Amino acid sequence: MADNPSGFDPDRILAHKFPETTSTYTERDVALYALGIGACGREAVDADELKYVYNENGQEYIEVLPTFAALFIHKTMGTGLNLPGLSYDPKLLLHGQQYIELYKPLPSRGYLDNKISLAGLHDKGKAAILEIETKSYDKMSGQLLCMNRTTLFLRGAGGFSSSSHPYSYTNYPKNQGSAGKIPKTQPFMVYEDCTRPSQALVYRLSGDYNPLHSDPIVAKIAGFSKPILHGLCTLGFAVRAVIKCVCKGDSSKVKCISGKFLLHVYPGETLVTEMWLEGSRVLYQTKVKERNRAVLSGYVDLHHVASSL
Ligand SMILES: CCCCCCC[C@@H](O)CC(=O)SCCNC(=O)CCNC(=O)[C@H](O)C(C)(C)COP(=O)(O)OP(=O)(O)OC[C@H]1O[C@@H](n2cnc3c(N)ncnc32)[C@H](O)[C@@H]1OP(=O)(O)O
Repeated sequence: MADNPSGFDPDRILAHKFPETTSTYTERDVALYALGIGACGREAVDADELKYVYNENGQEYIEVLPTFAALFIHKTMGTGLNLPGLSYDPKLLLHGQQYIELYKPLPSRGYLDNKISLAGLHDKGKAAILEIETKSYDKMSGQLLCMNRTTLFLRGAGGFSSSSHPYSYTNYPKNQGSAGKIPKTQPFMVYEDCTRPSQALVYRLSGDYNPLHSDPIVAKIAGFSKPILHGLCTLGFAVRAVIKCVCKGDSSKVKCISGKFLLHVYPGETLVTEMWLEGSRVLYQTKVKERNRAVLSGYVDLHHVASSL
């Protein structure tokens, strides 16, 4: 491998200790997030989804979508990565994968302690892959609520290995979060949903202000014809489809979520999520209808599956 002239130093990156952080959210954040991922987008009073934005007894009783947990990294790190030894162009960063484990239903308002660590670092030649793990605890009870692993694909930042063997570090079980193979059989369920042209502009208000999703010039520099949708917004649409079709609207059934972003989505495109049931695991694949391209695939593990399915 070539010497790394960019100053990218994997040892310094791995040695970095992230400070513990606290973060808060309110019912307003929960409702805004739900709208940002298209809840009630088809029908304002959708019986399965109105509960994420409204409760007749007061906002404190609204429910929290499980993918809301993926936002906690923004509450603690913003949208930038400022690690000693890490050199990359933020305009070329893409969200590669997301893995979420949920241990308790999330309350409608939260005061959290977050412990952040580096879970992986890989040299893919044309890109570096960084995996960041966030464990979020309820500040009052000390209970662990959820764990997130955010995989970032840093285009142009690879080639930092000092030996001929590409650098690869992982500190979690290999099969955890790896995308399952999508079956060749007909899907068990299919759900179609339209994103709005303004989807990313609404979604960003949940904390990811990366200009890739709002600024046409930044999007062009990043290689796209116009601003693209946040990966976590697409994931939110997909998991909402699983909750609606397989969980019959009961989001508390969701235990674990894994998603790999295969291709960008433009706001305004139609998302078609196909689902296959394998025991208590739902394998899914989301396609953009207008381009007939798969943009996301992964799985959702459920606590149990309704016997009527
Ligand atoms: C703290 C701050 C937190 C902030 C986080 C928030 C950031 C957000 O604002 C940013 C976003 O939401 S970006 C939008 C969502 N993401 C996307 O649209 C990316 C879609 N995916 C792609 O374009 C390509 O898969 C692409 C480009 C990712 C890869 O495609 P290729 O370049 O063609 O790569 P390929 O040749 O197929 O593979 C090279 C090696 O990389 C691995 N890989 C591929 N796709 C990956 C992915 N999505 N995630 C992780 N790893 C991936 C491959 O396995 C391959 O490795 P190997 O050679 O070892 O098999």
